[in-house]
Amino acid sequence: MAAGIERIDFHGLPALRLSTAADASAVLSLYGGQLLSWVPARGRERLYLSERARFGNGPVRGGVPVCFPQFAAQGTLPRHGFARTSVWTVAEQRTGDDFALATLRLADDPQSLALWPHPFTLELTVAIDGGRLDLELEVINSGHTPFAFTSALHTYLRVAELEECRLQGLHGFEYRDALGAGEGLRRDSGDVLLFDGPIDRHYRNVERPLLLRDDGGALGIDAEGFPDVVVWNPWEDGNARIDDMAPRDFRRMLCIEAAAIHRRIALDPSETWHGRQTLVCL
Ligand SMILES: O=P(O)(O)OC[C@H]1O[C@@H](O)[C@H](O)[C@@H](O)[C@@H]1O
Repeated sequence: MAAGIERIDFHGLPALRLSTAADASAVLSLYGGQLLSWVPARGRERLYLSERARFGNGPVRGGVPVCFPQFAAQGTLPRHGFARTSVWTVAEQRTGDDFALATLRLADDPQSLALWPHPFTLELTVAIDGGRLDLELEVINSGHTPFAFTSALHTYLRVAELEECRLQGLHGFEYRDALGAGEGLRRDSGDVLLFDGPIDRHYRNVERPLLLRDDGGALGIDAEGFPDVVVWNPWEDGNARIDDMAPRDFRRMLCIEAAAIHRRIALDPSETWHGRQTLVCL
């Protein structure tokens, strides 16, 4: 099969389907600039997408939402910012013998300026290549005054069974427990992170890569530019409060997010920032 990129309709959303000669594929929605599916060559679906997701009516539950210019409720903007509910445009698409790549773009408009008074350009580049996925976010300050932002690639990984998952690589790093009371920092002391209850940890200054093992094999998770890692799973009670997730779906998903949140990124006029997350099937 030849590599290709085609425009498709995905649950009513305009999207690009990327495919490579080796049969890796991905679906990238223009709504939210959100990757909604990634199937590596000879592999299975690696991203969780809720069967109860709402498409085009608020945030889409699953895939890789882009959080910008605000992470979660760390400010006065809508939760996780407005990029995940904005319509992006296609800036570039390219294929080669063994890869497919697409770049989506989002720029300020009257609605964004009403919420956040800063001209900006965002570019999200998604590239697939055999067993590898690269996501790169570029932020450009296209205005005349400085601005600062927080951001994350809020990656929802699909896992076979959450309690079989083992996450390595966070040992010794400090984190804020977003479920705990108070603002104190804790330090991860386990060799591996296991999942047997709700978790919402914001790790700081993590040197990667991380390694996630579950029944279905191992996934290497690397990043550049994003200093932080968010690990989130709502567990049973949290899941029950999320109306766009089926009741036991918390067992099928784990968010491991490349993030820049513990300190805001400041950009002067014309300055550019890049952050990248790479997933590799091992
Ligand atoms: O439901 P939302 O707005 O998509 O957020 C999902 C989760 O996103 C995570 O990044 C946060 O750490 C969690 O606290 C939050 O619940």
